[in-house]
Amino acid sequence: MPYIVKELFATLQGEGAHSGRAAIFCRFTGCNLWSGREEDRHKAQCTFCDTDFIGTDGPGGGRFATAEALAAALDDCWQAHTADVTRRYVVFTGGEPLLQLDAALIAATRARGFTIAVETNGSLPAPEGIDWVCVSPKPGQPLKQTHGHELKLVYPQDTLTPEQFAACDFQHFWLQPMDGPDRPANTEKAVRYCQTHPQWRLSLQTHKLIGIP
Ligand SMILES: C[S@@+](CC[C@H](N)C(=O)[O-])C[C@H]1O[C@@H](n2cnc3c(N)ncnc32)[C@H](O)[C@@H]1O
Ligand SMILES: Nc1nc2[nH]cc(C(=O)O)c2c(=O)[nH]1
Ligand code: SF4
Ligand SMILES: [Mg+2]
Repeated sequence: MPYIVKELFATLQGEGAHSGRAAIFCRFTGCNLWSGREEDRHKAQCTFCDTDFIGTDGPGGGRFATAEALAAALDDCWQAHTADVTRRYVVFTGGEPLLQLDAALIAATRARGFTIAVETNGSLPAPEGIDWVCVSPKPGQPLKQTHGHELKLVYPQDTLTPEQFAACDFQHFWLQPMDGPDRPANTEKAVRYCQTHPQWRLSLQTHKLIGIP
């Protein structure tokens, strides 16, 4: 099965505990909670997505026939940006990366020296061998991945509250203000919640604030 990738690019991780860290982002095509088409958004399980994950037309995107071919592309992208090959870091995202990320790709990426992170909606169990698991729960699906390194809840949501996840097994608990027309008000609400519930910290999408991908 080929890996289908929307885009593959170098940037800084903009969110969560590794915010500011140099990373290659590998954005897989497709999601199990939305088709990605605007005309379907109102009937999707996840309705607030900020991302275009349709097709393979982004920078570095394409169909990769093997895990080794995709790992090589990640490595080339890393080495095009830095001579420091000791800190290779890849973030698999999407779309929903756990629809495609498998043992073969984890092994091929690790063989090239990458530390491996994933951004997932948590509706599918993560395979073994991922170094950093960020779960961002979405409505309409039971959470299958109830442990990991960080839980990042987009806030506020009608049906999901921080209280529902506060006892899950994560090292970090983040509220990330929902981007969209209400972002300023959502940010104020998130600030207020974090001030009154110090288990939770504020995650800003810093890449958007400074205009990098
Ligand atoms: C586009 S998703 C892809 C990964 C995976 N499907 C997921 O939902 O976690 C990447 C991150 O962006 C967050 N996100 C998506 N739409 C957002 C929005 N409108 N405002 C803030 N964060 C958002 C997600 O919750 C997730 O943490
Ligand atoms: N810079 C940057 N950081 C990110 N962290 C999570 C992202 C995502 O879309 O998964 C993302 C993204 O799209 N860009
Ligand atoms: S689950 Fe993630 S990729 Fe899928 S629609 Fe929601 S935010 Fe977007
Ligand atoms: Mg993003």
